Amino acid sequence: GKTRHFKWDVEYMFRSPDGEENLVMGINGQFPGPTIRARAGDTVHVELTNKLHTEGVVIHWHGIRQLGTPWADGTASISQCAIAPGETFLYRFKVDKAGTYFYHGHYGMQRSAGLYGSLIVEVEDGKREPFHYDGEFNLLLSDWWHKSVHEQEIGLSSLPFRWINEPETLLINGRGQYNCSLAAQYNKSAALSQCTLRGGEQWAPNVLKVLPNKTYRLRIASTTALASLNLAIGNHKMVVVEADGNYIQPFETNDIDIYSGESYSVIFTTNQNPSTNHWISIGVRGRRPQTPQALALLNYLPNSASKLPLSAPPPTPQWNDYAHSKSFTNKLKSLMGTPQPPTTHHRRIVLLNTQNRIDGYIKWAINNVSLSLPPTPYLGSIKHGLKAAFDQSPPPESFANGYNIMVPPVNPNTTTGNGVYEIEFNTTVDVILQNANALAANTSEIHPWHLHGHDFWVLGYGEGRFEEGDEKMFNLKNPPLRNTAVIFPYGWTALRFVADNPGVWAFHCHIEPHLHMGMGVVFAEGVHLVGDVPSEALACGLTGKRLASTGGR
Ligand SMILES: O=C1O[C@H]([C@@H](O)CO)C(O)=C1O
Repeated sequence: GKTRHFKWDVEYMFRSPDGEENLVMGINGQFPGPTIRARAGDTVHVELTNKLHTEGVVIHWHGIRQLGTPWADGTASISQCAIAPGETFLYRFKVDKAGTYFYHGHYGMQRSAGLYGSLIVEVEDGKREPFHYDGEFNLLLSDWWHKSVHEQEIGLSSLPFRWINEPETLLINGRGQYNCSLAAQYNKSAALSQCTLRGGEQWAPNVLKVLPNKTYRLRIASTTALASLNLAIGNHKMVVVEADGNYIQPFETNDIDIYSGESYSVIFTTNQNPSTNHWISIGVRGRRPQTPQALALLNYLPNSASKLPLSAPPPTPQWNDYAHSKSFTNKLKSLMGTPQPPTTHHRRIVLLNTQNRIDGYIKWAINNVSLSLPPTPYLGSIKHGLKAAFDQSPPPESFANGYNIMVPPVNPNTTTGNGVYEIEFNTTVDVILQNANALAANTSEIHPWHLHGHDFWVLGYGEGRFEEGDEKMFNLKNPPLRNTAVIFPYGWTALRFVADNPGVWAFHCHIEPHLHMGMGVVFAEGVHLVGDVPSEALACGLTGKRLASTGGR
């Protein structure tokens, strides 16, 4: 493979993602950041300079497993020290598997500030995808708040608690429209007025130019801070072919659900009325929406892009129609030829997800521990045996038998912790993610869980509490291989992975404020097998002191 070189400056910029000017975190003057395109087998070199004046920064390459390069995973406190203002860090890693990926900040809530972009890995030269298409488009989805990320962060850790609330705008490739709708005229009772745009604005919609009777691949990834989304193309069906960089047994659908941290490829054919354009719509699911749909235009050439489609944008399914979401999720099966899971596991970790309180502050906790990351990155502290760097008692393997997941926690008080699940190298681990009632009665939320350093097999979903014997429902034949999987309200999700990648890996809810409130755990495997970690990754905390005393070795 080739080596692809990039030199990036991360900085704040003035930008109008939705028509209102705000501070946005961008790269080389771009928002979203530049798209990386590479081929499977290539090595990506990103020389990242932190041009923020007073904040550290890191970038995580979401979905890239970092086989042999755990120090390049871009997770502050886990794989490296945050890059200090003015300093440069070299991310060097191999992209081994074709697919639709993205990258984003992984320090504090910098992803919410706009630090993200696309990473597309094409198949190796001479190889072909298991489906045909004439052209492709890429849509990176996000949500946007007018309140600064600093204010959001402080609100989450204040008394009284200040929730970030629902986003002002949904963005497609960093573009959305606030306070006006591109499609107001279809809905006479609409509260929003028709947008007036000239086309050159930073918030002008995406226009996908297509020819009639062709087949297109649409790559879709969601880096939302909060919103679960649903995407539909007016009058067109889609065939799902890829999820999180793994091929899916193709199936047809009118709309797709996409949770934060997930990516998909769908194929569609431009076989509809060629004398008109069509809408692509994105709307909120899983939380009572207060954010209008985001729209892009499917522009059938030679129609003008200013010609409005004949019909209104496709509606988003009801936010709480979980049957719809589950039906979509259950259709995802791996394409034949995808690696199958081992038939047995060595260890099962059951993770109860609850919303809790610590001294009145609202937190999320996993088996009653709310994650609070240490100042020394685990990769260095574990490799060098620096036991003072984090809690040495292992976090709980499960939760109390008598816990009733259907009601708010009887004793909501929890504690913070930063212990690690130490996993024996090359063993097979099952994780049962167990959802529960949050602090408010009759409330259980969706949480998309993302694993670093691995793909996992999604063995199954179930309602209520996971019981001994439920493993009989596991799909061991063609479970989808993914890096992100959702837990539905009051339900469980079962995952299996092989701990074959030496390193320290975050596993967490991909909702940015939830991770910030403690909703994650840390896995460590085969750290003794990790080779030299670049000293720039460890120049902080106790590993920084160690470097000073060993002369940098
Ligand atoms: O973490 C969250 O906090 C709020 C709410 O539970 C408390 O205001 C909310 O909707 C979340 O997802």
